[in-house]
Formats: sequence, structure tokens, C-alpha cells
Amino acid sequence: MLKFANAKINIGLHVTERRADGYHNLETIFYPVKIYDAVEIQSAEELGMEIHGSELKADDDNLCLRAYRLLATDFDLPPVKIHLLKRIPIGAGLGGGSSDASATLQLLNDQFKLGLTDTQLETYAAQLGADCPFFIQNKATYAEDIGTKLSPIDLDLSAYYIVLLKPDLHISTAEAYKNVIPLTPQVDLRRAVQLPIQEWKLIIKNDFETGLFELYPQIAEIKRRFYELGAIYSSMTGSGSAVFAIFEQETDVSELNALGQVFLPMDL
Ligand SMILES: C[C@](O)(CO)[C@H](O)COP(=O)(O)OP(=O)(O)OC[C@H]1O[C@@H](n2ccc(N)nc2=O)[C@H](O)[C@@H]1O
Ligand SMILES: Nc1ncnc2c1ncn2[C@@H]1O[C@H](COP(=O)(O)OP(=O)(O)OP(=O)(O)O)[C@@H](O)[C@H]1O
Repeated sequence: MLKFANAKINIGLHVTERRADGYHNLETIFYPVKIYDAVEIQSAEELGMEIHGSELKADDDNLCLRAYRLLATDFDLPPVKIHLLKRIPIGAGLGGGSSDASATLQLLNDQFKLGLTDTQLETYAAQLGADCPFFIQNKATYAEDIGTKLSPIDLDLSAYYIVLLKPDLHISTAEAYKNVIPLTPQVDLRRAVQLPIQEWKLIIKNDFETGLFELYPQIAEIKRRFYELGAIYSSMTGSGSAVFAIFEQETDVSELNALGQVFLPMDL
């Protein structure tokens, strides 16, 4: 069984509070984007994993294997071989690992007819990472707490052209959180995304940008260049380093190739 695991972007991200458990409370809008990894599970003699298209190691930290082991604590799962094809860049704020983890939970649920509901899958997903539960329903969502309290919202960007650029920079999520200063939000993101997208630029921000733009001016430069090319909204996603841009129509961004790897939306 095979599943394409897509990436996400964060449209606005407020880090509101540092918690006693080391995590941070936040408010964000998750939105799925059409950049994909592929996860396949096959019956096998023993548990194993192969990764294609990435230096990432198939060790115990891999989120696909962690997803298998998590379900195996509650269900009598037969061994499987997991094949992972990586296309979503790592350390980009695109949630690739989280998406792979949730895809693995869904594949195991389907293949072995475990009968888990989306709500139950989200509870398992939350044990694997704060970004993971979103990928179970994979729809435009307002997220609170550490990113795991989800409320679907009405937001459809399918009429727009979304482009991503990932500079040659790997940002660790934990490091990014260590350097962010929690703030009380001045804007209600759920309301802000209902405004015309042309107004988002003035209102919607990602709190990680302040510190990371200072540390890595090349990320700020990407955002500036997207606006020069006519983007109606552009932002770093999650804790970086990728930047996305929303255009009203298909736009040639090839002049930005020197700044990093460009990802164009695709249909499967
Ligand atoms: C930046 C975002 O991508 C925004 O969507 C997420 O908040 C990151 O979520 P994630 O990568 O799934 O994060 P996890 O794998 O759960 O945690 C990695 C590390 O990030 C920090 N972390 C993560 C989420 C959160 N709300 N507060 C945190 O402080 C913690 O130090 C944690 O040890
Ligand atoms: N299947 C996987 N794909 C990618 N990374 C994985 C995977 N399994 C474990 N990891 C580990 O998780 C870390 C974060 O991966 P991921 O791609 O989700 O982060 P990210 O791009 O910063 O996204 P975000 O911060 O939005 O979750 C990597 O450093 C990697 O070592």
C-alpha cells in the first residue's frame, strides 16, 4: 500500500507562551501544499525500512518506524518493510517528517484494518510530534496549544499559485524555539485569513521571522525577492528555512534559483 505524504505551510504563526514542559503554546493556520514524499508499506519477514532520495538514516529515530512501534504497542502488527521516498526538504518548516509519520499511521490502519477513527489517529500522531495530527485530516486548520488542538477553517487557496524556496540552510525546530520571544498576539488569525489576501501582508506574521531573519539575512532576501516578483503574500513557513509565496497567477520565478531550491506546486 502506498500513500503520498504532502507538506504544509504555516500562514501566520504566533508563539504565545513558553511552557513548563519545554514546549511552546502557539497559534497558527496550517495549510496543505502539493509537495510530496511517498510512503509504502509491504509485508515482510521482519521490520525494516529503506529510504530513497535522501541522506536521512533509517534508524530508530525515523518517524515512520516510530509510528509503527507506537501502534505495535497497542495492536498485534505483523512485520513490514517501509519504503520512503523523500522529496520534501528536511529542516525547512514544511513538516515532511511529521507528514510521513501520519501517513504511516494511516497506512497501517488501512492495511491491517485496525478500525481507528481520525480522532484516534490524531491522538497517536500527537505522541510522535506537534505537527503530526494536522496531517490526518490534512485540511486548512487553525491550531492552538502546542499545535495539536485543531479547528478546521474555511480557506481555499486553490485558485492561487503557491511557490516555495528552500535556501541551503537546515534550521533545527528546537533551536528556533529556544531563540523566539513569546508574545501576546495582537491579531486573531482566524479572522485575518478571511480578509482579502492582498491585506495579509500588513497583518499576518510568523514570529520566528524576527530572530531568524537577523541570523540568516538570506531568508529575508528570498521574501523580498518574492514580493518584487509580484507575490501577494510571502512568509517563512514554520521555524524555517523555506519561504512560500502566493501569486495571483502562474509566475516565472526561475531568477530565484540561485537563492536555493525552488518547489513548484504539482498535481499527482
Ligand atoms: C514550527 C512548527 O512546524 C509549526 O507548525 C511546529 O511547531 C514544529 O512541530 P514539530 O516539528 O512537530 O515539533 P516536535 O517534533 O513535536 O518538537 C521538536 C522540538 O520543538 C520544540 N517545540 C515544538 C513544538 C512546540 N509547540 N513548541 C516547542 O517548543 C521543542 O523543543 C521540541 O523538542
Ligand atoms: N521520515 C522523516 N523525514 C524527515 N525527517 C525525519 C524523518 N524521521 C525523522 N526525522 C527527523 O526529524 C527532523 C525534522 O524533520 P522535518 O522535515 O519534519 O522538519 P522540518 O522541515 O523542520 O519541519 P517542521 O519543523 O515544520 O516539523 C529531521 O532533523 C530528521 O532527523
